[in-house]
Amino acid sequence: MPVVWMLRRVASRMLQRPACGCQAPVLPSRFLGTSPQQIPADANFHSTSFSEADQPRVLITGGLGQLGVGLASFLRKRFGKDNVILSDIRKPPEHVFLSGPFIYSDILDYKNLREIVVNNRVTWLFHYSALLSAVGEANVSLARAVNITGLHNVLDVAEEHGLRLFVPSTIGAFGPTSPRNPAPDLCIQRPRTIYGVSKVHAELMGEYYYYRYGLDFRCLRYPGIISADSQPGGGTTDYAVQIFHDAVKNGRFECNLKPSTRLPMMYIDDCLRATLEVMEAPAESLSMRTYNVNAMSFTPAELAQEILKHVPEFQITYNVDPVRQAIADGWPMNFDDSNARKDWGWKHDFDLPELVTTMLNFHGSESRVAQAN
Ligand SMILES: NC(=O)C1=CN([C@@H]2O[C@H](COP(=O)(O)OP(=O)(O)OC[C@H]3O[C@@H](n4cnc5c(N)ncnc54)[C@H](O)[C@@H]3O)[C@@H](O)[C@H]2O)C=CC1
Ligand SMILES: CC(=O)[C@H](N)C(=O)O
Repeated sequence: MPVVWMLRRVASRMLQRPACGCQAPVLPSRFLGTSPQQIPADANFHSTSFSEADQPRVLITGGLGQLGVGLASFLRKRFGKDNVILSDIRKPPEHVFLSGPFIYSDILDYKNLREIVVNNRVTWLFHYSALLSAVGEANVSLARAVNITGLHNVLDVAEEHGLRLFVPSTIGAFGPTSPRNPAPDLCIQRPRTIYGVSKVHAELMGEYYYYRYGLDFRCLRYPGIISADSQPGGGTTDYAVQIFHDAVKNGRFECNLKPSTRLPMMYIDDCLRATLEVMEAPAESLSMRTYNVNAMSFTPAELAQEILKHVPEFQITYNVDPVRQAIADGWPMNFDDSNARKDWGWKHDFDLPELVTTMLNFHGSESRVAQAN
């Protein structure tokens, strides 16, 4: 263990805990953060109405990707605009910059991360920075740094400052030797992408910090997420987002996966709601710290069939990308999320028909606006 790292931890523990071994002073929870030891056993965040001062102070890392901007806007409705800080290493577009607090944060820079957490009195951290499956295979060393070293920084900051930490995992954390139809929460996980390996590592490290240090780590394994107003960042499930843009714009789409490739998927509204629900769930309702969540499961051919019901001239062709196809062939076809449904009441709203109607409506109205201008 590097000496500097050990000294940092010892110093931080001395600052946080009384040296005499006596009981920690009782302070309001906003001064203490919200780690499990500090939350009363009967705390119920569903029924709690927060006063302005007691709202969580939220930081989102990697917030300018497909999911982060939507998450910020969703959380700001719940906790107030100024209580949710979006961060990334990229420059935000103007509408994002003007919509609420934005800050530069490189998760590979531990000191920068700690400074942000301290200066902004952050209590909840949503760690979204990552390189996804396809871009990860194209740049393994960067994916290893961002997805593994970056995660270590986030875990340490979260533990040292008593944060509640959400880290998303993925269907990509499973591999060809996992049960694939459906994949349960607990089974063999031998992924063959750097993305998958780093996400299994994140699940295990987060759970280790939970058991070892009491870190309030919460993790959902997302399926492929489909969003209308944000672009995917280089994954294997990206086709299921792009198909809607192309169907409305050109009436045709070239798919990079085979027509029969079945994968679990979810509309972004369900994904963001699941994320907030698991973060607000009372600790005692969580029998695990890493849950599968699912909504639907379909193939490119089935998705095209559903789009055809609305866009009769739509045509799909196939030009298979061997890298993405090999990845998809090792991922679950379906996801067993019965534990999430049982423990904290997870229930999705969007199935395939609602997804297609919503996505086409969004893109249809966008293109009508563009034509009118
Ligand atoms: N979009 C999806 O379908 C799914 C996403 N997830 C997970 O959800 C999270 C968010 O996903 P997306 O928004 O789709 O990812 P994305 O690839 O669209 O965005 C990731 C963001 O991380 C940022 N980033 C890269 N290096 C960084 C660094 N050193 N410091 C700070 N930020 C850095 C990038 O600039 C980018 O904005 C990821 O952890 C991903 O693994 C999991 C399953 C499905
Ligand atoms: C399912 C994911 O994690 C992501 N969308 C990807 O395809 O890499």
